[in-house]
Amino acid sequence: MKDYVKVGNLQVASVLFEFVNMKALPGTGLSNEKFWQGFEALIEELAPKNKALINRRAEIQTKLNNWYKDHQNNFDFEKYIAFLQQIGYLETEVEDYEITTENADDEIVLQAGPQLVVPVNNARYAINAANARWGSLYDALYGTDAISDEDGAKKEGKYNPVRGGKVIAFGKQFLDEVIPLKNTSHKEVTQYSIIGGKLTVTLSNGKTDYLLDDNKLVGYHGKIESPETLLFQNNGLHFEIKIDPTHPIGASDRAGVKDIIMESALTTIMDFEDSVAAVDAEDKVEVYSNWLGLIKGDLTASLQKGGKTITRTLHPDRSYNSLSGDAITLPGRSLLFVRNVGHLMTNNAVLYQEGQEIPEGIMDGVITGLISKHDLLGTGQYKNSNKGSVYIVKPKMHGSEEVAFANQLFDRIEDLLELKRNTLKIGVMDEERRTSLNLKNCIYQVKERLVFINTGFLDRTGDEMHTSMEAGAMIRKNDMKSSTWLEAYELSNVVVGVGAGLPGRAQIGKGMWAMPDLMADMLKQKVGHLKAGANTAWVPSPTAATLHALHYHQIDVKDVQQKFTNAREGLRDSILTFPVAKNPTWSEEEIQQELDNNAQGILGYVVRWVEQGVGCSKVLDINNVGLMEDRATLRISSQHMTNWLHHGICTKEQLLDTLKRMAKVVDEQNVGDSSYRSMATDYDNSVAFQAACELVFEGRNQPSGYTEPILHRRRIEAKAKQRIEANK
Ligand SMILES: CC(=O)SCCNC(=O)CCNC(=O)[C@H](O)C(C)(C)COP(=O)(O)OP(=O)(O)OC[C@H]1O[C@@H](n2cnc3c(N)ncnc32)[C@H](O)[C@@H]1OP(=O)(O)O
Ligand SMILES: O=CC(=O)O
Ligand SMILES: [Mg+2]
Repeated sequence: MKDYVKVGNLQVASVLFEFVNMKALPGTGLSNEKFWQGFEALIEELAPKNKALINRRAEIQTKLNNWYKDHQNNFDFEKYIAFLQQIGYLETEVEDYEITTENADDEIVLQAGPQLVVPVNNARYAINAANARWGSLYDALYGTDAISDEDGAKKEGKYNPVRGGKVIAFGKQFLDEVIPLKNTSHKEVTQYSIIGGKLTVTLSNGKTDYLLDDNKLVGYHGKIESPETLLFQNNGLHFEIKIDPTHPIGASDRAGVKDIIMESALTTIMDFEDSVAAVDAEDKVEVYSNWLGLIKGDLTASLQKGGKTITRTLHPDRSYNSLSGDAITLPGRSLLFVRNVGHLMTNNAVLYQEGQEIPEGIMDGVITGLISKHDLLGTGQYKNSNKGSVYIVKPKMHGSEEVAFANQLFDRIEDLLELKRNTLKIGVMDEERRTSLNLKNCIYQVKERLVFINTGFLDRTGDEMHTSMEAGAMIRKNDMKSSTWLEAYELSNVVVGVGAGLPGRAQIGKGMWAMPDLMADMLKQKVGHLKAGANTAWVPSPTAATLHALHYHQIDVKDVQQKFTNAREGLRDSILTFPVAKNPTWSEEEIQQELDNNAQGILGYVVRWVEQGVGCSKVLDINNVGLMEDRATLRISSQHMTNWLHHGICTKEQLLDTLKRMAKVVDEQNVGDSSYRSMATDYDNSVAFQAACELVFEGRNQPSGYTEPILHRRRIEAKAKQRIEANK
């Protein structure tokens, strides 16, 4: 039983009550009494509306299920459209308009670059992410498969000079592409100097050369004739050449270059949602505390590096001299967003009206907003927003009525926290089918506070499967990536975003690179996001941010976005083309492969979520590729298995056998983890194994196919079980 404090008609878990009163509220100018009274009024007004929206989702899904069942043998696309319009799934579109968001930071409105996402509960990673505004290109190349192992270039020993040579050659090639010299290559440079306000390079043949575009050099650090740092800007993104002939790498370079430091994660999303396992008041306080520490600038993490304990802290801003001798300061940290949870879940951290749990999304909005007020008042060590805005990403909204609700919630939070209207900015995840189809209406509802739309294609794929569960057996998971609906959805998102005036006011973002170790592939493929009109795209790690930043130097997204017209011909119908396999001819082997892969991913992720509270993991697929797994990828895998079972592609026994067999594989993969709890030793009593089974066998009954209801319940169960065991 939780320890609660009665505050008005609310019951607030003591741990949260104390955190809010002692840590979050002091310094915000708000009294405890007024805050809790206002919070209660907000809950009384909005919780019932929230509930009604969730009920509406269920009603719509039931109607869809019935329609698909009734039209198995006489499907007619025109009738399908008419039906979707009649049930309000397809909305009547608003007239053309443009968003009017004001006071968004430069990272959003002027610059284009990578967006990093990080589970906020992991302080070590979260601080690292905030600091990932700048990253070493040489480290990112040396440490990943972006540089191949061929020709003696393996990562061997302390430093392999052959590999190092390849890294340096890559770096020089980058310089030749983005800051070319007039007559020669950066490979020929023996010294960089600034003479008469211009970069002047000395070459190996003793001659001098200059930049083709002198304006790309914007600052330096150190002596002007032999700078330690040269600061450049290209397509609005910065990078530094670091020069130090006494450094082991600098010594091996004729110009003494020891590194190229890239401006990398312009923005970072501190995630409270799909990469986090926060199921009760204690967990919620942990995530809120980290957000407070990030906003106040005092979050630290101790870690072991090279046999030493180090304390990780937030980086300060960076200073340079401009070419005219003035001081220049650039941000040392990423501009931080928070991703709140969506409208679905409730949490027992606060109870209202006879012990009902309050909607977790409302709680997140109020408390992350409250904490962010410290940034607006400047009570912390650093500033996050220079424009006085707070950035909240809202996931998993279905259609414009839910976006309108988020807008109303933000209005109420602003009133409660005494913030100017539209201080709270919103990032809308375009990751549910009803939102993709009605995106123009969705954006309209938040047109004064919108700072991004982003194609969360992972959740979107899960929603695609669940929505059309009754329509038939889904195509294989990997084939989804090139399916008609997905390509149309990605294109439509950009076209609608450009049409609604986002360029210059808000980001048009694309989804996560979910293969954190495949950086060579990312370098080849993720440039496609820019070519498709996105001015930001998600990366899973700081290293990926540094490498993805290269793409924004290759392509100026502003030019790409200008080429988009408002033509949406055929896109709606393509989005509505559900990915059902017509007359599938999969062999038994292919079916089993698909099941094995999904089962391994589900189990590998769920076991750490449920037993250890780890919300995001790198889990091997059956080809031994480490994949980023979170609740959205779990939604896909579990819904896929559910769908194949429902349509008789496999049997229940086969699924259970598969899950049991793959549990052994996952157990084996985790032998090195002393806190790991095996599943295969006792399937019936493994909470994780049972959770995985439930996700698959009860998948059709899960709201929108979401995994959070089962994960939360099972995590609470596992925690209780572990407490009992610990007390024995
Ligand atoms: C569909 C969606 O919603 S996507 C959004 C949700 N997903 C995410 O947020 C993914 C975030 N990424 C991660 O959590 C991690 O990168 C994982 C779980 C995928 C892989 O983690 P690991 O297996 O620990 O990665 P790996 O061992 O390769 O790297 C660890 C190092 O990279 C750093 N790192 C890895 N990911 C991140 C990150 N997202 N932010 C900051 N640092 C990170 C760690 O701090 C660590 O460095 P350190 O030792 O100096 O502290
Ligand atoms: O949140 C991101 C997604 O792809 O889902
Ligand atoms: Mg998502």
